[in-house]
Amino acid sequence: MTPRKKLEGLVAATVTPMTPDGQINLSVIHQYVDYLVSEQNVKNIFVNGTTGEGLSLSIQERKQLAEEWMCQGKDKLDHVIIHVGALSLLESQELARHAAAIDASGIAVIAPSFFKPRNKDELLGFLQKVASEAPTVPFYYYHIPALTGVKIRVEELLDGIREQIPTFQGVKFSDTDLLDLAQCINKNEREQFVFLYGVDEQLLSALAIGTNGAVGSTYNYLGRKTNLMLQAFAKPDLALAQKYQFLMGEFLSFVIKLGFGVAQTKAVMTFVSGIPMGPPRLPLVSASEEFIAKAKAKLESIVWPDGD
Ligand SMILES: CC(=O)N[C@@H]([C@@H](O)[C@H](O)[C@H](O)CO)[C@@H](O)CC(=O)C(=O)O
Repeated sequence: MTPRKKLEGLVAATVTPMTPDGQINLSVIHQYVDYLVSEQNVKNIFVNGTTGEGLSLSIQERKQLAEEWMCQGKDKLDHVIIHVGALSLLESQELARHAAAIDASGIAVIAPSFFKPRNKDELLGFLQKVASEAPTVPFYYYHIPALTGVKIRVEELLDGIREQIPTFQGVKFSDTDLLDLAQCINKNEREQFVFLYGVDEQLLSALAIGTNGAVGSTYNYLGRKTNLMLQAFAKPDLALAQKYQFLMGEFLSFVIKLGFGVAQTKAVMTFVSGIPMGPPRLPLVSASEEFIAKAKAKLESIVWPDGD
């Protein structure tokens, strides 16, 4: 995947396709890549993260998925970021070495969330031990405090981080604390780091603060629309950008009220793309037929500014 251009724009947090009996389904990844590129205009992916149920997969499955995405994405995708975080440092290191061996364009690590780091130094200690196993691969910290319970501010973490992690490249910032994000971007004067926002329904606010792009689940099926929002923002046509954000928000607030998570994302992606994404893995359970019918009707009822 070399040479590497700077990561910016949209990154789809991929779901992990599964067969009806719950095995990973590598056979549809080829189709999935083509769909993202040609139908959604999205050429960056984030594999084995939250949406990909990374922490519910075995190490072997995570390696197989990473390999398949790399193989099918060759010459089609710009960036394949592999999430290698795990509760066990040794497993995380093993995944980091594997990602390096298959030439992934980046690795990301979530904070361990059973025994949690209590402060910046403990978190950095863990991240450093993983990053150093892949010494030529750009490293991203994956900040998602609502799921990990690790609330160490990113602004604090960034201080001197390159001295400990020379490959540190940026943050996947999946939090609503825009003050923390703003302080990070304000400190990033030389623009050596990238900040990718991860709360899709608030992306426009993060763009105004100066984020470089976004990683999220909705870019699997609303990537084309969100790209139009990014273009409107860059133009600048704020009214048009707001229109896109409001419409995405209308869909998301509707499904969030029904109960929305990874299982529902898999269902939405299945009916929008036509690619069978299969069920989630326990403890997640499949979206109900009622959810699917309502979500589909809602999405179809939205009239987008581009006339779709
Ligand atoms: C908690 C969660 O799943 N957040 C999603 C969002 O894309 C989220 O689905 C979206 O904003 C809708 O709420 C991403 O931040 C997760 C993500 O990028 C990942 O799968 O690693």
